[in-house]
Amino acid sequence: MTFRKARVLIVDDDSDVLFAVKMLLKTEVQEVVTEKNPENLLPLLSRQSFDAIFLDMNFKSTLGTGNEGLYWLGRILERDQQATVIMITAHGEISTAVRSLKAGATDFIVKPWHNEKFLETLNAALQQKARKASPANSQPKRPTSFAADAILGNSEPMQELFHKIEKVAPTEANVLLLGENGTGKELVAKALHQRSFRANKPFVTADLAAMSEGIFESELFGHKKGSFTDAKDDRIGRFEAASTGTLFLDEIGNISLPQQAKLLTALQNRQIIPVGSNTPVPVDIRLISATNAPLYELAATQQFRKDLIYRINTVEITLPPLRERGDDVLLLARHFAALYATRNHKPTPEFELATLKKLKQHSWPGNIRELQHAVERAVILADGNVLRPQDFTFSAMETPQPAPSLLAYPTGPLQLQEVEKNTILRVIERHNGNITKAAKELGITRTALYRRLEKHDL
Ligand SMILES: Nc1ncnc2c1ncn2[C@@H]1O[C@H](COP(=O)(O)OP(=O)(O)OP(=O)(O)O)[C@@H](O)[C@H]1O
Repeated sequence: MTFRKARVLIVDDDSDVLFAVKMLLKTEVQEVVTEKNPENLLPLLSRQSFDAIFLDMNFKSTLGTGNEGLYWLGRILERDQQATVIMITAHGEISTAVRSLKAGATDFIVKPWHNEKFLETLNAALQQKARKASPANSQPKRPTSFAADAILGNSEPMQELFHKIEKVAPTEANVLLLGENGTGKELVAKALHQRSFRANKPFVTADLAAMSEGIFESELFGHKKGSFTDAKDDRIGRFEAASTGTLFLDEIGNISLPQQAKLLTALQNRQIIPVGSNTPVPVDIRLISATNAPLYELAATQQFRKDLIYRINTVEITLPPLRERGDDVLLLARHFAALYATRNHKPTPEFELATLKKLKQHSWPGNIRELQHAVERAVILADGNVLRPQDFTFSAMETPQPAPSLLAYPTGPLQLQEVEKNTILRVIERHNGNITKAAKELGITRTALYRRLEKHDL
């Protein structure tokens, strides 16, 4: 991309800025488009493509929280992860601007600027874009984030994961994601889709653990009106909804053998038959499945069909648990601290050294989801602007210790809340932290279990 041929978009609610940039670039680049209202940004991008986008950090027209720029940056990168976005920022906003770099912006420029500096920034961004477009010329890099900041990680296992995603995403291979609860399987599934040739087509998730035997077929394959009592209308299932795009089957290790047989038939034939219909419907899906269940052990004991495994695991990706990701714990903790501080209208907190040590020493059986909740809780409850070790309390579930026996309880005052809490702890422990299995045994959905974990501060 040469400078002269560049098409540049400037989004800022300050007309003076727009006018000045237009005057400056008019004779330098092929096209300059200015836009005052960020709400028009996405429609504009769907009509026209730009080599670089200058985006204001803070639009006066909206809430003025300083995060509007970050929000619009996210929306742009959701559409096109390769977009070159340069944030326009004021002096007081530098820390937010730095965050925008982590979130995927290419660079930022501080207002007011010298014209030379502006042109230099644009030139550097265009060159970076050109380098990215020709991988042969690019230097190997070590990203701390991937797929528009959604997947953070700097550790060796994460670098390997990013590498795999890059390789596998733009293929049609069925991918099986393995890993403990909360390691980011769903995020990886989305990243694979976003980087695939199907990126502009639907990404449809089906949480198989949440589907009882009764609704499994109709949820996945759809149904015809009147085919069962509640079938008031024809309804398409997840397979059809995902056709031409990606279908993400979450918790695939949790389905029964009859469900496995139905799934296998649909995948083999590349067509589904809606409940109550005789007519097969062809579907064109790319399949991504995920599970935290030991699929191969289940197959060895005939609880999971081997032929279904072969169908879904053209490529297998195992996500590392957080305890094996070294300093990523701290990277993620800082990320979540900034996120939840912003969300709760608080300044971004610092971490005491002892806190960082405590976070690194913890084993994080619930992985990133557990860290996320722990940091959110700490940010909300902390007294000052520094997170101290005591702001992080790890519950019995997270720090292995003998679970109190339920039978011992009647000797003291019997509190219903405590009984519930201890039952949950015991069941989760029995399943080695596997939330899906624990929820199943408790007879509640995973979401309901997570809600109770929150309620009991676990
Ligand atoms: N590398 C990461 N960087 C930032 N956030 C992450 C990362 N990995 C996971 N998360 C966050 O952690 C939470 C759990 O991730 P996700 O739901 O993808 O995990 P999962 O492996 O699918 O969990 P489960 O097996 O319980 O369904 C989400 O809120 C997600 O955004």
